[in-house]
Amino acid sequence: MMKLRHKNKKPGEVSKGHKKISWPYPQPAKQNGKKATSKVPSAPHFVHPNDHANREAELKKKWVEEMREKQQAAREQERQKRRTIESYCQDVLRRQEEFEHKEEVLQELNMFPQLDDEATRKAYYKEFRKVVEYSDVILEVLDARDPLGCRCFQMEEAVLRAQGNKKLVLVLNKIDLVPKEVVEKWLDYLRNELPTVAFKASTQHQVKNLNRCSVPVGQASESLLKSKACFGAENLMRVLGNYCRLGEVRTHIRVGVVGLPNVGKSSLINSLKRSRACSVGAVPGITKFMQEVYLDKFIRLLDAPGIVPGPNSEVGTILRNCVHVQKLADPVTPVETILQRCNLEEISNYYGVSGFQTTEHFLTAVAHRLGKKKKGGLYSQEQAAKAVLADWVSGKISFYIPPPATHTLPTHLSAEIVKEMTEVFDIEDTEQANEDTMECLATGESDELLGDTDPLEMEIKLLHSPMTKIADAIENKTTVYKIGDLTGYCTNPNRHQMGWAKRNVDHRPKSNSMVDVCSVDRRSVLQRIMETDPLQQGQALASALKNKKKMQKRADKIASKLSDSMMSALDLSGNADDGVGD
Ligand SMILES: Nc1nc2c(ncn2[C@@H]2O[C@H](COP(=O)(O)OP(=O)(O)OP(=O)(O)O)[C@@H](O)[C@H]2O)c(=O)[nH]1
Repeated sequence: MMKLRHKNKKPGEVSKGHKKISWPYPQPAKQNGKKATSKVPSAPHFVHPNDHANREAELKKKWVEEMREKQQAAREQERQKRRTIESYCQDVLRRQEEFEHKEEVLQELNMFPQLDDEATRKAYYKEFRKVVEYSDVILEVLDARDPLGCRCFQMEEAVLRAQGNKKLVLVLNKIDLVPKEVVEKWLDYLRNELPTVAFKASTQHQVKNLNRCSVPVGQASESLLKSKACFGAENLMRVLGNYCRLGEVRTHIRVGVVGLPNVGKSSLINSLKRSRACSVGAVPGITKFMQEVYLDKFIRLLDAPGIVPGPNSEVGTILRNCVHVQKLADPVTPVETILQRCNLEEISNYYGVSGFQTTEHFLTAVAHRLGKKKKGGLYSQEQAAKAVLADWVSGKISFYIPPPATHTLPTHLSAEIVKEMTEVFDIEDTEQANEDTMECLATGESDELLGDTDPLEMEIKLLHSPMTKIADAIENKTTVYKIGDLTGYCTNPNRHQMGWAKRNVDHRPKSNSMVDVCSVDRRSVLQRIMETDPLQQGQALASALKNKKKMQKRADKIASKLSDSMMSALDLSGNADDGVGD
């Protein structure tokens, strides 16, 4: 029944007991209780349903805004009622304090005009301050290609002035991009001021098991030097370990890693941690916030965003990769400086262009080579300049600055400070360690590598391994080989059966030769582990064991293949027995 009654209701009728809901916005006016009707009823007026909905939505929005304003006014009125003189004074004082603090920060920021974006500058500087505040030791990372250019004296001053007697250590990173003699000269120069450690961060892209080479740096072959493994980590750990052991009881320390953008701060942390704990990239400003990384029980590392001591537009700042290359308004001027500073022949060879007279000619030729065109098909000098700058900052164009002939102590460092830092970090120990690092880079003794190795290093390792010698012996038909007491020769070698990849380097014996095969000597690795910082021994041991297992697995695989080959070669199979029987 109800349904029926409802159905019969005319549109617009309101049932009893129900109030008609009306919008606060104006309804069509009624005339004498009747709805106003159009004066020309005969003319049909079609209103599109969308127009009606839009108008309703507009009116609704207006009403909501009005209501909000009314509410705000009411709240403000209420607040004014409650406000006393006392609270008013407190509010004024608080605001004044806030203002003074902001002024202070801005004044300090002017010392570090880092990025054009004021907010970013402020945020990065705040993070740097935090790192200095929380750290006991600060590692200032310098690019070995231009260490003085990367040094930030204001930053060092800020560290030395900070409360808590903070210690400073310089880390000469990217030593692989500079000749060994230049690195040595820089080490001598910088050691007159602060303890300095030579370093080459791992440039591997993997997440875990970053390679670390414990071989000294100075004797590394060209290929090993260009490998992606890290060098100098043990020296650095030793320096930090010395500081931990200063008192009777070993202390926990926080180590802040600071420096200009892109000098390799995050790469250094990752290399010490041996995993990708921090983001790394060839563009500046990858690190934006302070990040804490637990190295071991005693040492925590703090990664800081890079800060720049100079205006962004300066060519020097641009060439130090402190500014994002792609965002540069004028990339041509820095390229002009590059051409003045670098070996033109080398650059010409690298880009395959020659005979250029001006920077513009050079850039047009490079744009032509790289196919960098702008709208209209013209070659773009800007794009070519950005490509050259990108190569420059990533170290593809070789460049370095030798140290000044004479040394003068910077004003913020005194003889007492130098003496104190030297004693605290046991500088003699550090110097010895640096020499080791230099030797390690030069020797090419990659069998000293601990942990997982990359293909290049594995290649070098395999070249010297006894198993390789056997494989080579088998390949040479007349080679006599000896495994323990067993002596034999191979007449039917099948290298491909054994699954050995062909190597470029030919070091196979050309004549009959005897290859002595003894078990791989692991003594030196253990000895080395014993010599490392006790803090690192656990990690080094675990890494060595893992490596040993891997090598063992590989050796087993090779041995089983080898024994198969030998069985057939020496004819010790069933056929041979038959022969003997006959
Ligand atoms: N050849 C070489 N390249 C390195 C070395 N250390 C770092 N790099 C490279 O330098 C670039 C910058 O490294 P990052 O570790 O991101 O530098 P960062 O100082 O943390 O940079 P920001 O986060 O911008 O402050 C990366 O492309 C690294 O691969 C090194 O020892 N040798």
